[in-house]
Parts: sequence; structure tokens; C-alpha cells
Amino acid sequence: MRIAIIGTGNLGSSIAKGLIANKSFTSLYLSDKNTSAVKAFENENYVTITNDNVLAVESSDIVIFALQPRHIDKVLESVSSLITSSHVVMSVAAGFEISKIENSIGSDKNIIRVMPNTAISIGKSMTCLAANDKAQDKIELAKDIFNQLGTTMVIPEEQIQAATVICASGIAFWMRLVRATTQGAIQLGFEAHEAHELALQTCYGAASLLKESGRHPEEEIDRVTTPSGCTIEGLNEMEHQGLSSSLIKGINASFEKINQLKKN
Ligand SMILES: NC(=O)C1=CN([C@@H]2O[C@H](COP(=O)(O)OP(=O)(O)OC[C@H]3O[C@@H](n4cnc5c(N)ncnc54)[C@H](O)[C@@H]3O)[C@@H](O)[C@H]2O)C=CC1
Ligand SMILES: O=C(O)[C@@H]1CCC=N1
Repeated sequence: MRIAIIGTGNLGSSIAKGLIANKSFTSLYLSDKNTSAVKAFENENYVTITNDNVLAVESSDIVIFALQPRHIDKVLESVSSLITSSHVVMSVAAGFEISKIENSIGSDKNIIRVMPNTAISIGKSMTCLAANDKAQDKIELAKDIFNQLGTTMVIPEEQIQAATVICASGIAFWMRLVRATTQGAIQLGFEAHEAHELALQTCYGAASLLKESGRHPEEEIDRVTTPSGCTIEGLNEMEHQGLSSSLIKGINASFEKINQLKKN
């Protein structure tokens, strides 16, 4: 597979890191105006770092556009004449619909919207995929690539905005929960580095329990909450203060915002 990533900022460089760790390409072009985020990969085999988007597109079969929504239109226009019906074009731009990409490069081209998160750099992304009509038979190829970098789910394009909030923004939401736990632990007397380790491993354990047991979170909660014990005391206080409610409201606020971005 000859792959190019156009835009190697936060997400583009994370995808590159994951692909390089898996060596899942025959060539990888990393193209950006500013290549500082991928400088560390310059000596990797079969990796070319460049400022030349045209060279990257011409040298690849799969082109991943990891640009901000305000830049992607111009870049697509600048390379549209080079994109053939055998290319597979992937875009991670949040709120940027397939129809807009089709307007730039044509609906006869293979287009797949990909919504990963930054855990892709360590092969643990939750990546959602949606393809245009032409690329329905390329979705397996996209799954093959992104399953090496975590887990994939194919969804209708209408759900990509919601998936962005839950999975891409979700990384930030979970980070804040981990951070808040460390702040609580420091207040209870742990050193900051100890608090961080305690919070992190407990969070990892909770996610692993759900993944490996297949049980519902409330079933796991029932196993921890001793009658009249400290866990239910804390949990109920958190709910009185609106823990679940504020999380759900935050998710809805993010969703409203991403839908506004889509209209711009
Ligand atoms: N950061 C995240 O966790 C996630 C981001 N996204 C989406 O991914 C996209 C990229 O986000 P980030 O990586 O955070 O942005 P970023 O700003 O870190 O990276 C974008 C890169 O594009 C480059 N660029 C701009 N114009 C260019 C041009 N003409 N030619 C070549 N390169 C050019 C910039 O120099 C920059 O390095 C956005 O559309 C965002 O909505 C999607 C999922 C998760
Ligand atoms: O915050 C944002 O708008 C982008 C999309 C999801 C993650 N980062």
C-alpha cells in the first residue's frame, strides 16, 4: 500500500506514528507546510517527508487528508486534477461532509470519511468510517488499515458528527476525568506522581474489566458498592452534584457545536 498523509499536525502525525509502528505500507509520504511534528520519522525506511502535496498524491494510492476544516477545501482543489478513480481519498476533517469533498474532486472518486482519535498513535484508536457510494467496496481496505491502529466501526455518514464527539473529543473528556481523580487523590494525601499512577491504572482497569467481561457498567458498580459503604456514599454524592448529567450535557454541547461547524 502506497499511503500519503497530507497535514501532519496532531492527528496526521499520530496516524503516521501508528502506521510506522506497524510498518503497514510500501511507501508513506508525509506532506505538510511545516513538517516539524514528523521530523522524528525522517530516517524511517520507505518514509518521505515533504512540503510538496502534489508529489505526495502522485506517489500514493491512498491519500489521507488530515487538515483543519478551514484548510481542506483549498488543498483538495489544488490536487483535484491528480486524483484518479483508483485513488482512495480519506478525510479526517471534523464536520467536513463527503458531499463537499465530492464537489472538489468528483463523486466518481473513492471517498471515505475517517474519524479516529489521538490514541491511534499507540494503536488504540476507536475509528469510525463512512464511505461514499463509489467507495463502498473500499471500506474493507479502510478497515484493514485502521484495525491495525485500534478498532473500527462502519457507520452511516449522518452519525459521523456524533461519533466525533464521543470518540475524538471523548479522549479529552476521559483525560479530564483522570485529571480530576488525581486532584482528589492529592487532596487525600498522595504525591502528584502517585495520584496520577493510581488514577491511571484504576481507569485502565475499569475499561479492561468492561472489555474483557462484556458486563454492563452497573453490574461492575454493584460488585464494588458494599451496603452502607464508602463507594455508594461517594457515588451518590457525585450524582447529586450532577456527574452523569454534566457529562451528558457536555456531550450534547459538543454535538451542537460540531453541527454549527458543519453549516459554515
Ligand atoms: N486532534 C484530534 O484529536 C482530532 C482531529 N480531527 C480532525 O483532524 C483534522 C486535523 O486536526 P489536527 O491534526 O488537530 O490539526 P493541526 O492543525 O494540528 O494539523 C493540521 C496540519 O495541516 C497543515 N497544513 C495546513 N495547510 C496545509 C497545506 N496547504 N498543505 C499541507 N499541510 C497543510 C498544518 O501545517 C498542520 O500541521 C481537523 O479537521 C480535525 O477536525 C479528527 C479527529 C480527532
Ligand atoms: O475539537 C475539535 O473540533 C476536533 C474534532 C474532534 C477533536 N478535535
